[in-house]
Amino acid sequence: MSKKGVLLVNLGSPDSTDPKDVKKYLDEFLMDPRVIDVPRWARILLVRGIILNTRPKQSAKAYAKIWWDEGSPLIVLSERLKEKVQQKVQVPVALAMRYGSMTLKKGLQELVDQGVTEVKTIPLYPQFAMATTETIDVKVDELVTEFFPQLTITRTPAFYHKPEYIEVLSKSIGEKLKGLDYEHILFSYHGVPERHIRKSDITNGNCKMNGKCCFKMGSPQHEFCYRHQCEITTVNVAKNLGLKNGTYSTTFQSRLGFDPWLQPYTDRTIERMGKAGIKKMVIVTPAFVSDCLETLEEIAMEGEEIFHEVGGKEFTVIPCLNDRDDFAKIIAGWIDSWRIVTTEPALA
Ligand SMILES: C=CC1=C(C)c2cc3[nH]c(cc4nc(cc5[nH]c(cc1n2)c(C)c5CCC(=O)O)C(CCC(=O)O)=C4C)c(C)c3C=C
Ligand SMILES: [Fe+2]
Ligand SMILES: [Fe+2]
Repeated sequence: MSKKGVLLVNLGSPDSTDPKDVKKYLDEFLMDPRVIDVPRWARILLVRGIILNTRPKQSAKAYAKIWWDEGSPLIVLSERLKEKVQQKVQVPVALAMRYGSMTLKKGLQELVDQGVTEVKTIPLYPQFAMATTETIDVKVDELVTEFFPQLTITRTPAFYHKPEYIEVLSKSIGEKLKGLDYEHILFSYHGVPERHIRKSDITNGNCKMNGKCCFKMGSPQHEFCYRHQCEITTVNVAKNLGLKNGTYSTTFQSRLGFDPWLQPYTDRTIERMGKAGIKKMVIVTPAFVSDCLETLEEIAMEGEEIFHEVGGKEFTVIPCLNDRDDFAKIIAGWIDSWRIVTTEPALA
């Protein structure tokens, strides 16, 4: 008899804000060839020879500013979401992180210990990226081959275009906008190097990153184009909320290193808009399902500081979907559809 279970997966955080823990976490994260996608010898040189000499101390300070009594916001919020989803479905749900102590192996083992033989993995990323969805899928495959050959895995693709997701995201933004006087809404997504977009391009090199390809609507070639999926998330939410052209835009944050990353950059856009006279800005971060270092520190603290330095007055940050009931409900809906479609015998 087969038994189904679900593994929710998020990025992960260090065990604590101690620079030693941050270093260990960053080492695993940045040594992933789908995150820093250069030959292994170059990655070792770059990550262990350069980045890890200074970054852990800086990042530890940043983590200390946002850390909660219960631990990392990203982990705590993912756990709360998991609990809510579990309450709504009849199959076991486990939570794992791609990096850090809450490993994918432990998550799969937790399900196996409950007799599960068929696992649906749900990466908690609305948009596909090599550094997020793909690295989870690949790691799960490796673990199944090595440790869990009895398991059948069903992957969940990025859900940026699903109407129910757009509805919930729009609602979460709309609630904050109600009665708020603002001039511009920035949709800020985690950036990736442009090279990642070219590598995931399945159009035989058609994507020239020249602005023409990734913005086209409705083409299956964009199944793996992070840039397209971010732009379309913004367009769909703007449509849903009836935002007027010119009152919103898409930007990319958190760049690391010297290669060109997706543009426009969030920090420079905040600065430019503040200098151009925008006084009231709203910012939303739809690449993140859970609030984390990148939203609570980089946007809510650093972003606000940049805005105020150039004359901006009101900087409103919209929380991620986190453990909202309506978000847990749509995840539960995806789980139910999978459970029913693949369990119920077909009608004769
Ligand atoms: C080359 C480096 C990186 C790529 C590519 C990248 C892609 C990427 N990351 C997220 C989501 C998150 N990233 C977070 C932190 C973080 N990201 C990088 C680097 C890359 N990310 C670093 C070095 C860090 C650690 C913090 C720091 O030193 O700046 C987080 C927050 C984790 C937390 O504990 O709160 C998230 C979430 C996405 C969605 C993405 C590609 C689309
Ligand atoms: Fe990141
Ligand atoms: Fe493209």
